[in-house]
Formats: sequence, C-alpha cells, structure tokens
Amino acid sequence: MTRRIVIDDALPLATEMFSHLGDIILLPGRAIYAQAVADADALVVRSRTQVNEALLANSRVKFVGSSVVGLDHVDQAWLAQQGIHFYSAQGCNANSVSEYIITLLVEQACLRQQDFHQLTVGVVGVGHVGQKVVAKAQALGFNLLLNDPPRQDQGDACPAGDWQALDDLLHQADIITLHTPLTGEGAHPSANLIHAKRLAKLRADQVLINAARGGIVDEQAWCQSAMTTKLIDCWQDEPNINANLFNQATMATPHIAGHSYEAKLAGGLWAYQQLCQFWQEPEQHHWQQSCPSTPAPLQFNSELTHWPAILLDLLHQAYNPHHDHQRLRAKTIEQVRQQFETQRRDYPIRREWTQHRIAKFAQKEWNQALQSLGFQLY
Ligand SMILES: NC(=O)C1=CN([C@@H]2O[C@H](COP(=O)(O)OP(=O)(O)OC[C@H]3O[C@@H](n4cnc5c(N)ncnc54)[C@H](O)[C@@H]3O)[C@@H](O)[C@H]2O)C=CC1
Ligand SMILES: O=C(O)C(=O)[C@H](O)COP(=O)(O)O
Repeated sequence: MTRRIVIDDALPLATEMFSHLGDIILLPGRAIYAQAVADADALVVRSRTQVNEALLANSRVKFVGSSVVGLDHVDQAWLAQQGIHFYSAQGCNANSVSEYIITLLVEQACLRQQDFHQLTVGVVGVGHVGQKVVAKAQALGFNLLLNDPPRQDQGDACPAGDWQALDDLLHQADIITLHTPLTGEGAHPSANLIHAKRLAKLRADQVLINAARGGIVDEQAWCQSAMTTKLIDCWQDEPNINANLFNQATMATPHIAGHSYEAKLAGGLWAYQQLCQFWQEPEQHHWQQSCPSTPAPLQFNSELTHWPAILLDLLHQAYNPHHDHQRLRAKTIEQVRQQFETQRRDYPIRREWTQHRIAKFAQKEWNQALQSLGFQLY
C-alpha cells in the first residue's frame, strides 16, 4: 500500500522532497484535523497544528516531524505513550531569529544616535537563538547581560560575563530580548516570566522585544508600562492578538522572526531526513534543483558615513522587518487578525545574510563585523 504523508503547506519544496516516499497531502497547518490524518502514515507540521490525542487517536500515523522549534503545540508524553516517533528540528531557525533581533538592535542604536558599545542588551534564554544573538551582538560591540537559570543550574559557562539574575538584567539593560520556550512547569517556568510587577519597574527608555512566545510577557501589564518602544513578533492567543498592544507596538510582526527561507527549508529537510531514516529509505537530492538562486550583491550607500547607519542600510537591503510590520499595520485590528495567518503562510522569500554578498570595505573592522554576521565579502 502506498504510504500517505500529511504535510503543512508552508514547508518549502515539500512535494519535491517527500513525494518519492509516498502520496503527499499538503494542508494549511490550522486545517490539519483528525479526519485529514486518519489514513496517514506520517505527519510533518510547523507550529500551527496541535499534535495530541484529539488529532491522532484514530489515525495510523507512526511518525510526527515538527519542522519548527517551539514544542508547546505537541503533546510529547502522549506520543511517547502511543509509540509514535517524534522529531523536532531544534535549532533550524535560530539564525533567522538572530538576524531579525540584530536588525532591531542596530536600528535602536541608530535611532538613539549611540554607538553599539554604548548600549547594553539583556538576553533572557541563551539556547540556540540566544547564543546566536549573543555572538552577533558581541561581534558588533554591544554590551551583554545574559540570563538562563536552567543553563546556570547545569553549570554551563556564561558566553559573556557572568550569568545575571533576571531582575538585575531587567534593571540594567537598555534593550531586553526574550528567547525562552513557553513553559508552565519545571524549576524555571517561563509563563508570565515578565509579569506586571517587573513591567512596572521598566523605564520609558528601555526596550523589550518578544520574539519568543506570547504568554511569556503579561500583555495587559505591558500595555500599562512606561516603556515607549515595544517590539513584538510573538503574541498571546495568535491570531486574535491584543488590539491595545498591537496599536502601541513600535514594531508588530506576525510571528515571522524565524521565517527565513533557509530556516524553513532546514526545518523541512531535517524532518525529511528523519523520516527517511525511520522508514529506512535512501534520501534523494533532486529537490535542490528547485532552490532559489543567490541574491544580487548588496550595495553600499555612499551618502552614509557613520558605521551604524551604513550597517543598518545593508541589513535593511537584506531584510527589513518594517516591511512585515507595514503589511500588518495597514489593516484594521479585525483585518489584522484575519490576515495574521495568511501573511505567515504566504510569506515572501527572505534569504539569510549568509546568502548575501557585499563588496569589501577599506575598513577592516567593518569587514570583520560583516563576516561575523555571516555575509559573504568579495
Ligand atoms: N519568533 C519566531 O519565529 C521563533 C520563536 N522561537 C521561540 O524561541 C524559543 C527559543 O528557541 P531556541 O533558542 O531554539 O530554544 P532552545 O531550547 O535552544 O533555548 C531556550 C533556552 O531558554 C532557556 N530557558 C528556559 N526557561 C528559561 C527561563 N525561565 N528563564 C531563562 N531562560 C530559560 C533554556 O535553558 C535554553 O537555554 C522557542 O522555544 C520558541 O518558543 C523559536 C524560533 C522561531
Ligand atoms: O520554531 C518556532 O518555534 C517558531 O516559532 C516558528 O518560527 C513558527 O513557524 P510557523 O510554524 O508558525 O510557520
């Protein structure tokens, strides 16, 4: 009998990659219901499908691959109990999120007319994403304060200075960026981590970025807080996002920080490789012919003289999060809620910095910084 694989239709090149393994059924993540998977053998999802007993109890699925990182949509305990193999592409989109965050950090430096070394960035959660943010921010010269109690408890060395208590970090950092999973249990739950009392202490000139998960920040309290710059990619109760917070947000994007083409491709590819192993089928590579070509080199704007402004211009040529913000901002809140998922599924191809080329500058330190960010210099 031919095998059937149900796949979230936002995975790039899913047909090209998976079709030699069986019949492919592509569906929007939110439309993957129990009926759709009843006669499937494998399921490959992103974050929009709730993978649990309700979905799979009456199906013959024996392999679930998640091509994203967050695990809050998967009932792993139930899958294990049922003997259903589960794989999650941990780390696949870390670079993508780090590029989104670094662009926002560079933008803040430009807006404040400060050099990078004059700003302190607090990173909460130093896993795959957080470490990439730290490495790139360090290469640019930002000061860093890091908080990750689970890693600290394990005795991991802090990648920049000493581990910080969360409240000290919140007090000292100019810009705070969150990179924890959303968890309600364990020694260090992150649900409501940035709660009303903490938000009330934040000052008007501090900046908070949430590109981790809605639910880590108390959104009602965030609306009441003094801070004027709120940069938000992840929201509670997506797509029915908080209208007040949306209207206040300096940057409001529809949960796309991890949506670079390379990240989405890697997530799907890693799940594909696991499924090949699971079914003991050899991998095929013909899908590579369908990958997009290398983008045209980025251009130096010779009217700019100040390094942060030059860098920001290059970053914006590669990817400007304001374009995502504008696409959402142009609508009423009802339309925003309707458009939230559509805009994510129809997301334009966004290439990572590693795919972009830039002509070398005379300034060696600029070249070094650009290389540390991943750009190719010629
Ligand atoms: N906006 C987007 O498109 C994306 C969002 N994400 C979100 O970012 C989260 C992090 O992603 P990764 O870095 O790949 O995960 P990861 O699992 O590699 O790292 C998470 C880190 O957070 C730390 N952590 C856990 N609880 C904490 C707490 N209470 N306080 C401080 N640190 C804590 C962990 O010890 C770990 O080092 C994901 O779980 C997901 O929710 C991930 C990718 C894309
Ligand atoms: O990996 C995660 O976790 C994310 O948040 C993904 O970027 C979400 O991607 P989608 O499933 O929403 O396309």
